[in-house]
Formats: sequence, structure tokens, C-alpha cells
Amino acid sequence: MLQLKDVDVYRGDQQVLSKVTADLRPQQITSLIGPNGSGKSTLLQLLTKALEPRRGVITGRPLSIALLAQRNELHEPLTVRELLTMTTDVIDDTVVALLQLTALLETPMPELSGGQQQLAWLGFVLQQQPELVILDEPTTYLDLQYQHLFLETLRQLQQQRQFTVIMVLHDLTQAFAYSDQIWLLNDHGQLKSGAVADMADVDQLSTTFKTPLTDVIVNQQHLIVHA
Ligand SMILES: Nc1ncnc2c1ncn2[C@@H]1O[C@H](COP(=O)(O)OP(=O)(O)OP(=O)(O)O)[C@@H](O)[C@H]1O
Repeated sequence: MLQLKDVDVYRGDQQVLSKVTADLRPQQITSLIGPNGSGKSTLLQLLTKALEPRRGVITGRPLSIALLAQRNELHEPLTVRELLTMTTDVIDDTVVALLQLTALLETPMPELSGGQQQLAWLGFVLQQQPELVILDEPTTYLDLQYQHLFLETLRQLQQQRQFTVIMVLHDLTQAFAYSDQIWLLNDHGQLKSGAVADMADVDQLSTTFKTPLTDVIVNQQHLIVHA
């Protein structure tokens, strides 16, 4: 699928990404992590072609890409059903049930909680059956219960339907728990990537985030916490 080779990106005179080379693994979940301002959103913009690199090449962009932001706006107070059928006539009952939206289909979106709205937006994205789903900090405004519901449901549906996901997450424990691959950007815009097990390197993470971190393993899961 998508490959980046020696990609340099500038914003004006400022170099944001430097010689980024990576391979987005198909049918897997990749989390893109890195400190504030390291260029995560910029990298996502490259994937959707909203930005072009100054140097380097990007190949293998899939035809169907769906993007979900931290917050998503509607210009009309659509119901959940209207949102889900905006781009396709058929409601996917499995998706709706897993997202706990079945009883909310006739409810106007503004009457849902923030967490329910974000699940409805995930439903909107998945209804389109995209090959690649790009999520930019999708759980930022959700409480813990909804963060887990969102990521669990995404994981479950991704395993059933085998689409590819790349998402920016700030919570390192969640990134390691819900992903197959990690892309780690440092504040020089350099990227390291690898499987979760290989990237759970606290020295590398502590250096990149400029804060001491430690890795506690509970039930074979990496909890990356402040040392
Ligand atoms: N539209 C823009 N015009 C000019 N510079 C920009 C623009 N968007 C981002 N930048 C700059 O590019 C750099 C990378 O920003 P980007 O938003 O990609 O980082 P990020 O890792 O997503 O940050 P955060 O974690 O804070 O969301 C920053 O120095 C930022 O100021």
C-alpha cells in the first residue's frame, strides 16, 4: 500500500518532515505518535494529498480514503440515520450495533453526547467502506469510557473487515494497545517505524518525548507511563 520514500516537507522556510521513509502496512492499525509540533498532522495531510512533499516520493495511495478529525461539524441537525446514509443508502446493522447507535438512529446529532457523536462519525466513515481510514486524534475530546469504546470498536471492526488504519494518538498506552505498527516522529521531523513489540523502547520514547518514561507490562500489554 502506501509508501513514502525520502520525503521532505516544508511549511514556508521551516522544514517539518525530514527524509521520511515508511511503508504503511495494509490491513493493520498504525498509530502515529510524537511530541507536539513534530509534524503528525502534516504527515497525515501528505497521505490525503492535501500537501505535496518538496522532495521524495509517495506511492500506492489507495483510491478510497476516509478521514475523521478530532471534532466534526454538521451544517444541519441531521439525525444519526441521516448522517449514516449520507453517502450510501444501506445502513450497516453490524457497525451500528457495535457502535451502540441502534437506539439512537432517529436522534438528531446535536442531542447526542460528544462521545456518542464521535461514534456516529466513525459509523459515517465506516459506512463508506474505505480502504484506508485516517484518524487525527479521534479520542481527544472523549472521556475514558468513550475512548476505550471508540478504540475497541475500531479494532474489532478493523479485524472483521480488514481495512487499513493510521491514527494520531497522544496516549502512548492506547497507541501500543490498539495498534499493530507504530510510527514515531521526533521534533526534527524524522520518523522511525516498526511493529509494536519493536517500538516499545522506553529509551527511544523518553528521548523523543523529552521526558522519562517507563514501560509496565500488564496482561502482555505495554503501559507506557511517566517514570
Ligand atoms: N498551516 C500551516 N502553516 C504553516 N505552518 C504550519 C501549518 N500547520 C502546521 N504548521 C507547522 O508545522 C509544524 C508541524 O505541525 P503539525 O501540526 O503537523 O504537528 P503535530 O505533530 O500534528 O502537532 P500537535 O501534536 O501539536 O497537533 C509546526 O511547527 C507547525 O507550527
